[in-house]
Amino acid sequence: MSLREHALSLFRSAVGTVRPAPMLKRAVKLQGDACPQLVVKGRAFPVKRNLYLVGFGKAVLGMAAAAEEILGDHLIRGIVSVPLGIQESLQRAGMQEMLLKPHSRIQVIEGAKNNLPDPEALRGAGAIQELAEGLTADDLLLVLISGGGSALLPAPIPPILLEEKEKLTKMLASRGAAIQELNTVRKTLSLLKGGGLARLAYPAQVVSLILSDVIGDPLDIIASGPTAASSHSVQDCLQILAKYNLLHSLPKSVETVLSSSPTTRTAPEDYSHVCNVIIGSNTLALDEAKRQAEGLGYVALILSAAVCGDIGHVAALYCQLIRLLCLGFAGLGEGPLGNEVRGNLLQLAAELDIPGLNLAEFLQALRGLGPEKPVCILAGGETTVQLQGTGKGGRNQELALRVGLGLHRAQGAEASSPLGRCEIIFLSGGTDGQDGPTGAAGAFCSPQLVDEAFQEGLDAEAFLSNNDSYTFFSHFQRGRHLLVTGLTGTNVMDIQAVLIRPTDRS
Ligand SMILES: Nc1ncnc2c1ncn2[C@@H]1O[C@H](COP(=O)(O)OP(=O)(O)OP(=O)(O)O)[C@@H](O)[C@H]1O
Ligand SMILES: O=C(O)[C@H](O)CO
Repeated sequence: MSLREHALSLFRSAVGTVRPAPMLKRAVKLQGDACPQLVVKGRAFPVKRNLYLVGFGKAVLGMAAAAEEILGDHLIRGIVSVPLGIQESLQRAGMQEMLLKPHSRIQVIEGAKNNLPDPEALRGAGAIQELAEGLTADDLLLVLISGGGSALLPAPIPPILLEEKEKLTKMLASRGAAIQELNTVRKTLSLLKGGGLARLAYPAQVVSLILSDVIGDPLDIIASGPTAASSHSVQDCLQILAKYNLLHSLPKSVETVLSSSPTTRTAPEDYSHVCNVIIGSNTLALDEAKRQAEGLGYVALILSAAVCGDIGHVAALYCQLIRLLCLGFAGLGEGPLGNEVRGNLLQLAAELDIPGLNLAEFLQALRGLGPEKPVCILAGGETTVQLQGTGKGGRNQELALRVGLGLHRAQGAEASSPLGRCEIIFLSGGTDGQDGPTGAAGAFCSPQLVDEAFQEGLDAEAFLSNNDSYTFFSHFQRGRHLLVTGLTGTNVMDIQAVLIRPTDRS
């Protein structure tokens, strides 16, 4: 198999492990005939036809279908709020297993067109609220949560209107607010976010199964944490609004809600009736890819599941890492060039400030690698693109193009570059199967990409400066380097894989 085929198979296995059905089956089991129990990650909850289900998020339909299969007759009723058109798209993609069966007990409400809250999503949130409020201490509420849940569960605190909240969220997003900031504001202005849903469901037992699309898997930020105690206060919200210069242009209704909320955090609320479990994450996907890579004969290492920051810096980090690995294969890793590259890497990592990444330790682990085996470096997260051009692309395709360009330049700058003595593949892909507004999930690149494209009359640098990575990869070798998976029905951010082996072994 070629490195490309290996990279593709690693990506597929990473995504496969966080697809709704396998994920639910790993996390939830119904056990015992006489006294049935729902066992979730080692905790057992007695069930006797007392189960209710709600869900909201882009991957929730498939999660609900898998959950209903597991719960059987114990499920009384459910409501899920999912993206507009998702049932039709899944049907068209032939993904029947992600659709509910004809006589399902779960009601589906589609809304939040373009990931923005709308009256349909509001209706979904209202129905979910009503269901939660009607539960008793004998009931168990299973909550399915995935990315996109914030827009699919809008319940602004009166007198705030949906349009007012939407406008504020849009303004924050367009001014560059991070998801942590955005959702801190959303929680303060919402009835169901920031633990609100769990509070309303009390005294029922609440079990939340969460597919994380946020770096670090913070329970109170993913989908704005409807079943998690919030670690933020109104003061935090005010600070964010001030940071983005919005404090003095707030609608009256928002001012009213903010001024009537306690400014400091009150005594911690009791969430002992809630069990929040992350059942899918970028880390889980990377762990699976690592296992597969080892099975394919690679020495596999995970760099981080939290790679974030400016895409240009992230691309530079990958290029330097690839250079270092090639130097290692050439036996030059400990020479002056190796030290220079390590220095560059440490500086880039310091600038990017990737949460939890100890690059010095990672570089130490690389030092221990022998030249015998091919190497696979895996990573995940979500980069940031500052759009300057008018082209078509996505984070992953742009990252692959940038890495391709960076490797080309590094090769050109060094006489007898060690890059030339290795076979190298870099892959970046969105686990949801859609990278930006394009039909691809991501792309592959190698150090030869720029030259080969040039021979076809394609100037990689020009495409890049217009953020036109999709057009580039669609034309280049007729799209051979595009990663096309179709919608996967899951989302744990993006995944990158670097595969390297010395040329003489290929
Ligand atoms: N022409 C482009 N080139 C590069 N990146 C782009 C381009 N157009 C959009 N993007 C990026 O694509 C992302 C938006 O696409 P998408 O809807 O897939 O986002 P997402 O964060 O993956 O959504 P989700 O919440 O489903 O994960 C943004 O990060 C945006 O900067
Ligand atoms: O829904 C949301 O808030 C985002 O997808 C983060 O989880």
